[in-house]
Amino acid sequence: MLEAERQRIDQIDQEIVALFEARMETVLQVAQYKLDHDLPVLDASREHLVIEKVRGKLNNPELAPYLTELYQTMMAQSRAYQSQWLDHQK
Ligand SMILES: O=C(O)C(=O)C[C@]1(C(=O)O)C=C[C@@H](O)C=C1
Repeated sequence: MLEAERQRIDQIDQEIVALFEARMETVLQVAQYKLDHDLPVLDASREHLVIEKVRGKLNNPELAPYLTELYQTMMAQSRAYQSQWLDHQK
């Protein structure tokens, strides 16, 4: 029983990692645009919109606070990755 659930979690994690990599690759394309147009990495209004959108996609509203925290963390990591990449373009 536990073994089966953990196997399922491992499969889900594999999908999450692939999607995380795809998201972070796309974020670098955003960073390139920001570099070209002299825009700051942080766009607080966009972050609020992203969180609103993903919360709206939930089937289980109990998960909303957990999803919000996950996205706040993920976008903070996205900003850190963009900033590090931008530092290397100088
Ligand atoms: O959409 C952007 O402008 C991004 O840089 C992407 C992203 C995100 O990871 O979703 C990251 C930083 C911004 O503050 C807003 C959103």
